[in-house]
Amino acid sequence: MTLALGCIADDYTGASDLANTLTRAGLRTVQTIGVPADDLALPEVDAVVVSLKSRSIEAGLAVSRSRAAEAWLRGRGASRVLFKICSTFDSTDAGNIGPVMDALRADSGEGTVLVTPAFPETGRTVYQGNLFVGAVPLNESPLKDHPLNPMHDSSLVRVLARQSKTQIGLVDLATVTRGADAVRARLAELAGKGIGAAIIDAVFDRDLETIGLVAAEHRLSVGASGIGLGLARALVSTGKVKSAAGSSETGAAVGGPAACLAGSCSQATLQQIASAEKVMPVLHLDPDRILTGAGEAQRALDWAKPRLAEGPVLIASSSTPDQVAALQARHGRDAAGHAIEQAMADIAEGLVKSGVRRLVIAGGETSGAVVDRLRIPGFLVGVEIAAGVPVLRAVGIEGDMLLALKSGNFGGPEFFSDALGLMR
Ligand SMILES: Nc1ncnc2c1ncn2[C@@H]1O[C@H](COP(=O)(O)OP(=O)(O)O)[C@@H](O)[C@H]1O
Ligand SMILES: O=C(O)[C@@H](O)C(=O)COP(=O)(O)O
Repeated sequence: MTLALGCIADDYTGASDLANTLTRAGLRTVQTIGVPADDLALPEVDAVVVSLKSRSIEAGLAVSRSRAAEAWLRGRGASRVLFKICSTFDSTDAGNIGPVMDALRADSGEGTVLVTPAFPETGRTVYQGNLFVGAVPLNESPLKDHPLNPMHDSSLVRVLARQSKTQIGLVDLATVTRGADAVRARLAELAGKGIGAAIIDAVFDRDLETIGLVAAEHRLSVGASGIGLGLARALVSTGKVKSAAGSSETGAAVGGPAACLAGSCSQATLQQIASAEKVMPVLHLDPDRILTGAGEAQRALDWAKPRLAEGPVLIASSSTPDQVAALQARHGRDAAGHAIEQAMADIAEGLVKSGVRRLVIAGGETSGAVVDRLRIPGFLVGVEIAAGVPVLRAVGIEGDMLLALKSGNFGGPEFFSDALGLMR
């Protein structure tokens, strides 16, 4: 297998978002959980997305795990590697985007790395280096209240400069609009000044197509699904990959009980939970009981099991920003996040033991904890439920299982029933 594109994603929902984008753009794509074991049978593909849970861990660890993934991908012939980050640039001043980018840049000998989280389909655009989420700058968006990495600065040039050892430049929209040669010339200018990375503006998919043509000539790029779209379209339009559009996975129905778990506290997920209350039983976990070890996961399983035969259920830890802040003040941010993720993993494990084979999970870190606990080594990409969220079919486990890993911010108000409707 010679990969046309190797991808390293810093969380599992982000990886499925990217795998979805690449698949829809015509690349045969598989998502793996971590660096695949030698005995994992992978289909013949154009792209592999290695999913890491490295967004919120200590920077040194994120670097070493990303480098291991890069080495595996390069070993499978990937001359181009995309480091997939969140379209809302989720990170802290300590990392992990900058440190990982710096390390991969050193490994790949890249001059100036192209960086853009733009993903216009989901309302993420970048102008003059500032990230907009819908109509508002990042720092005014709901991301200002993220439980793990609240975002308070919309200038990505500044944000990345605080994380990286290299200087950060800008390729502005006017340059992108002039076409690929203008971008190449600007990058050469920045490289001449020793600037190691540049935020690139993009507002429309056509901007990402221009960026993709240039990125396809580079060994390393950093960004969200939008740059993945640009890269995939460039690989197809330049004949480096023969388009396999429309060939996403369409396996047999799985059936049986279905369940949803929500650990995201995003506004979108809170709204989706409220909508789900109208169509399925919903259990709101008590986060304090999780933190004090009061058997909350077992209580949730006792609640869910007798209901599964009747139809899907939803179990949520999600709270409003005020409640999240209060819980974190009592227990600490990382301790709260970790304990709730592990409780979600306990619940998922119990549900699967009770026969659940269709599982919808809201939240990136939450999905990471659950998928790790279920020991799923990889996924094939199925139909799209909402922008950035496909149905996934697990590979490398006994029996069939369908999952949807939803980024907290993605999906419409009826996401949970939309997903279950497509996960037969
Ligand atoms: N009620 C709560 N209070 C505090 N933190 C919570 C609560 N519920 C979930 N969390 C934590 O918030 C984080 C949400 O992150 P994540 O699952 O990645 O969602 P998103 O996709 O919205 O970023 C996780 O660490 C989760 O355990
Ligand atoms: O790029 C994106 O926005 C998503 O693919 C993503 O990374 C999601 O992260 P979470 O919101 O933490 O699930």
